[in-house]
Amino acid sequence: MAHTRKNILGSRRHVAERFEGGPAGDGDVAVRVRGLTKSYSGDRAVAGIDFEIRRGEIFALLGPNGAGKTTTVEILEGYRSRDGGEVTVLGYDPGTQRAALKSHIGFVLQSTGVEPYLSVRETVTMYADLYPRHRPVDEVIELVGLGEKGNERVNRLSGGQQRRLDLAIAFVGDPELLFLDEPTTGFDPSARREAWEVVKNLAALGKTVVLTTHFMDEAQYLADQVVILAKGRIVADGAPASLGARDRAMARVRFRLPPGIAAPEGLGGEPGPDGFTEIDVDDAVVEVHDLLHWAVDQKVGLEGFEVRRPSLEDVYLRLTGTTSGDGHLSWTNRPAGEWP
Ligand SMILES: Nc1ncnc2c1ncn2[C@@H]1O[C@H](COP(=O)(O)OP(=O)(O)OP(=O)(O)O)[C@@H](O)[C@H]1O
Repeated sequence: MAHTRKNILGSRRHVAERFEGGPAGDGDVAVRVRGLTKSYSGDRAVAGIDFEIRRGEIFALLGPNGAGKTTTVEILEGYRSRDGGEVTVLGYDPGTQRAALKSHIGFVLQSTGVEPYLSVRETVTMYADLYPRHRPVDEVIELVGLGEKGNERVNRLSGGQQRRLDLAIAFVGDPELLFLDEPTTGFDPSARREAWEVVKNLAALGKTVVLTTHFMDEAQYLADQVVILAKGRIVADGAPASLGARDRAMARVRFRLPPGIAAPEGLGGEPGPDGFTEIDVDDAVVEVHDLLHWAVDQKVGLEGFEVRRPSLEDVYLRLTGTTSGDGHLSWTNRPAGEWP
């Protein structure tokens, strides 16, 4: 992104727009995008994308740096103009009806006006008072997991707690739709888990959540729908469990035999340099049964034995043509459902 607002939950200027009355009608659909395009100085950042987000859904937008996520989200928020296509958010066109839309959405932007010497409760109350109707302050503080910190001064909160306060501020006006940009970047593992529960709590209240993230486990855990963007185009759209047809991919069986022991005939697959044998199988139940039967029969150990299908990360790396953290080239250009 992130020319304007990197890591909004980690940032310190909050915008929680007023929520007055029910949202405008567009049936069950919270966000509808058709043929959206946006260029900067002639370079296509978003090259004609279509997707829908249902009300009450947690939607995750994934993609490598420069894929067009921020551009897309800021068009939805009404902060950037689009070149072409149709966009409705809660029934409004963010390009022309931003003032009406903003009373229904919540998000957090860079650099806040939060006063460091106020307590958590005072801060949330201050923002709540901006709204004619708002959620009860203590309920919101509890919802974001700061129930024990109501009287704590903001400058005494940890980074993770401050981000939860950001979320409380964005949420106290009771928006229908929340935009969360990389909500757990910089969190330690337990703070991430806690933040995920907060997001789940919001969704349980029927709120629509639009999330951008670089973490596959986050998308896997939270999202009902994932869209993967690469170079301004959608390369996958669906539930995390079935994205890129990974639920229908061949299973990969992996194990290492003791030195000098050869795999049973007909199993296929040679051990790699690390001694592990990897075999892709259509019918994992039958193949694994045969292998285990042989191993037990022959009293042969299968070190590190595992059976797995492509993870969301495997699919992501394949579809975006990016490399994994160790610099290993992913299985680019291979058909969906197939291992590298
Ligand atoms: N204001 C701008 N002016 C010029 N080019 C821009 C502007 N904003 C984005 N771009 C370009 O548009 C493309 C998409 O950028 P965008 O910020 O939408 O990607 P992103 O997916 O959010 O990336 P990241 O994961 O790094 O935040 C990039 O090539 C970027 O350099």
